[in-house]
Amino acid sequence: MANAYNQRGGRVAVTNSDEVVGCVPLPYFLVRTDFLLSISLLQFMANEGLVPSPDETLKRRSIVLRLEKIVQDWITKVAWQRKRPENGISNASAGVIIYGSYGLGVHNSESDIDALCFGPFFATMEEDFFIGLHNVLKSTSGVSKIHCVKDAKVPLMRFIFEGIAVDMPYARLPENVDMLSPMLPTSIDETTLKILSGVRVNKRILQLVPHLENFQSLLRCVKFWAKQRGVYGHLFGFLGGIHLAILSAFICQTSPDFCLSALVLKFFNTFANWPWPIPVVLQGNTIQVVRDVIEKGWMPIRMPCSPSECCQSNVTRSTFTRIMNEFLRGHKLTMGILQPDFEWVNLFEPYSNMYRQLYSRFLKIDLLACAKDNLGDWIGRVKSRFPSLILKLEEMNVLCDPNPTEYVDQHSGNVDSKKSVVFYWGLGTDRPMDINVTSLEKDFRSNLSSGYRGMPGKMKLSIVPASELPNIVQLPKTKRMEACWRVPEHDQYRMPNSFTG
Ligand SMILES: Nc1ncnc2c1ncn2[C@@H]1O[C@H](COP(=O)(O)OP(=O)(O)OP(=O)(O)O)[C@@H](O)[C@H]1O
Ligand SMILES: [Mg+2]
Ligand SMILES: [Mg+2]
Repeated sequence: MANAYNQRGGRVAVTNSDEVVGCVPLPYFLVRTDFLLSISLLQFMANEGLVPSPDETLKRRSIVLRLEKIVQDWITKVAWQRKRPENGISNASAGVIIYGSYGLGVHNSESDIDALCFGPFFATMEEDFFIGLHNVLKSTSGVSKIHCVKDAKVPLMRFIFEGIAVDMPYARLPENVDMLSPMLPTSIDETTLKILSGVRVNKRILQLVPHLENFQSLLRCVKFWAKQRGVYGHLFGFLGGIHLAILSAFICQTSPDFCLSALVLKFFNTFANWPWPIPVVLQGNTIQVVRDVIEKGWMPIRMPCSPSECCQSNVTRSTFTRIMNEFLRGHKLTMGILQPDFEWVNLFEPYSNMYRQLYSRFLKIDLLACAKDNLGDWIGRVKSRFPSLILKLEEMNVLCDPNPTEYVDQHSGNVDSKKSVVFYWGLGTDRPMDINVTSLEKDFRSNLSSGYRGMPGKMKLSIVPASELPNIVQLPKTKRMEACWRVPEHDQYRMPNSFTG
């Protein structure tokens, strides 16, 4: 039984390595766990506020309808400005396609809306989208904090619309294009293909999963688990929504007749025993699994459409170890699913409850934005470079636990979380005092400033004992966000999309 991962990211004890890829067969009595357990899990998720209310659903729909109208009006104006022939103006069409967690139907009230804007070739990204549409949105009532993220793999506009964060990339498309076609890569350029990849992956996942509702419930459940256990967040080297979506789809495909509780059990069983770095590939993918293919990266997860690349990943030795130990914990707990004392709440116990007891020393990352940086660009910038800080520590032979929890130092008098944020990362080393923090900080600082055009703020690194960690206040369910602490994935606006950052 594989039951632990050591600090080097290697398995301590492994058997079952010759089993079918990624799965130890479940004992028969566990294959179809109780239907009632599935109901109690659904109830638990509803109680946690993971399922959006009808009002929230209506609000999102109305935002999308408003966006549709805005981009349609915009493209008509662009066609006119570009002196298109008269019928070209009336026929000019643009629209939005929803993808990401909202497109998969697994969002909650804290999720952003990922909305691809598509338009004809004559509407350019640089001028018409980033200037023209930007100005339109800026003057739209309900839209605030709009900014352009141009230098990303998927360039986009990011804004708040009626209180909900929106990520909007733009793609210029030929007319009547079939976005799912395997031939698409031959008919459009590479950048557009990257921009379309989110939409294509979502659509393919929805086609491939045998039972949509089970898939959605499983994904909601594992996203919540990953957030609670501190292993959600691509920028921190952990798993993002897309990774968990493909892992969940894989489980649903391999066990099409399982009920929800059995799927959860299978999820942990499978990925706690997965022979990484063999990639996880959905059945029906354009490229079939080749067992011996060793992909680059610690935890490769292949996207289910052509070109069949792996999802971009920041998983490192440190975070691989953390994720694997969480898979193993989940596996151990869910194996007891039929025990009378089994309770779902234990699976989701917040990791932050015991974080300070796990390490003797922490890397403290103090961030302070300058007064004029109202959009929180500086803090977003630093977070987008966290993967390089984790790697730098690893080069120094230090494994770390990059806890995504953000602390706002209430004693500093600055409780504006856009201006001042502190992170504490557990350090897995016996000799934390040997870490050369000055050189670490210098290297990280030069990484931060290279190519940054925004207003730089302050960044300070130090090593502190556990006693310096602020007390975490566990908030009541109805009031999750408060100035004293929070988990940044919920603050979608400020965090540059991991994929785009
Ligand atoms: N690392 C990545 N590799 C490939 N595609 C990615 C990656 N990160 C994001 N994307 C694409 O962008 C989409 C939106 O990403 P986003 O960060 O909003 O996460 P999400 O899955 O919507 O979850 P959340 O509910 O946290 O917003 C994803 O569904 C995916 O298609
Ligand atoms: Mg999203
Ligand atoms: Mg997003």
